[in-house]
Amino acid sequence: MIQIDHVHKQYGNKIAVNDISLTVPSGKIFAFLGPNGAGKSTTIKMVTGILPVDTGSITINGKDIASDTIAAKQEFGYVPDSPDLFLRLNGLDYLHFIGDIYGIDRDVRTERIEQYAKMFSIYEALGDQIKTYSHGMRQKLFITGMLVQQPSVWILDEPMTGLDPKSSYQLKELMRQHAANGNTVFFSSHVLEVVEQLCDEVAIIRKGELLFQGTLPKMRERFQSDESLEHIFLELTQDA
Ligand SMILES: Nc1ncnc2c1ncn2[C@@H]1O[C@H](COP(=O)(O)OP(=O)(O)OP(=O)(O)O)[C@@H](O)[C@H]1O
Repeated sequence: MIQIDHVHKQYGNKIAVNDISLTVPSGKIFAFLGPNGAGKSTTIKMVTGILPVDTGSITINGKDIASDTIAAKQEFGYVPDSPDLFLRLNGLDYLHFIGDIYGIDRDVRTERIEQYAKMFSIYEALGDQIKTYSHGMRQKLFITGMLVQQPSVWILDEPMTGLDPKSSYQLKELMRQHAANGNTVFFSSHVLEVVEQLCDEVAIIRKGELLFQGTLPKMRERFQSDESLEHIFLELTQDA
């Protein structure tokens, strides 16, 4: 479970996230939606401890990301929207690096690397430097890293962007299984069809303000609409 409590963040005078509170429960796939510049990545970066909050607090499975950082970081895996990191490592070294950091037994990790790198069709490329990978391959490598780690909480920033249809399907299946096993899946997306098919709950953010959190049926009830998520989303997020 992720608990975001009255979190506020400014870049200079610009308010990126304005006093938002959000609960991402276990056992659910939870989508974080909003137009460009709404504050999704800033929120995710605060949840993952990359950016400090100005005020408020965030816990992951009860562990505070600011005061109990290492314990909180053990609880989640993160796939960033621009996985342009560790470019000089080759894919295999990166996966072993993840295995080392999270203390994954060597035999277990070798098995997981083989299983998931093959599933995402990057196994043959693991000997190449990450800088030679396409955006989609980098994303698949980071997803594989998360699957080597096998944390209970998954945090994915725009995970479907850049994935081919087969990989996107595989990832969605894994997200479903992970949530069905009682774990937490929190992802941001612009692809509303995916959200509509996949998620149990959504939160919608616009200009740093949280507009809604709840299930899709609850959203339809609240906004008294039988329209698609896309229609409600566009209505909600259009400039006043
Ligand atoms: N490093 C930064 N310095 C100054 N302003 C920033 C910085 N990062 C983000 N912002 C601003 O904060 C606001 C929220 O940005 P953020 O990247 O969190 O939005 P987002 O919802 O993830 O957008 P997108 O869907 O386009 O990725 C935007 O107005 C953005 O211009």
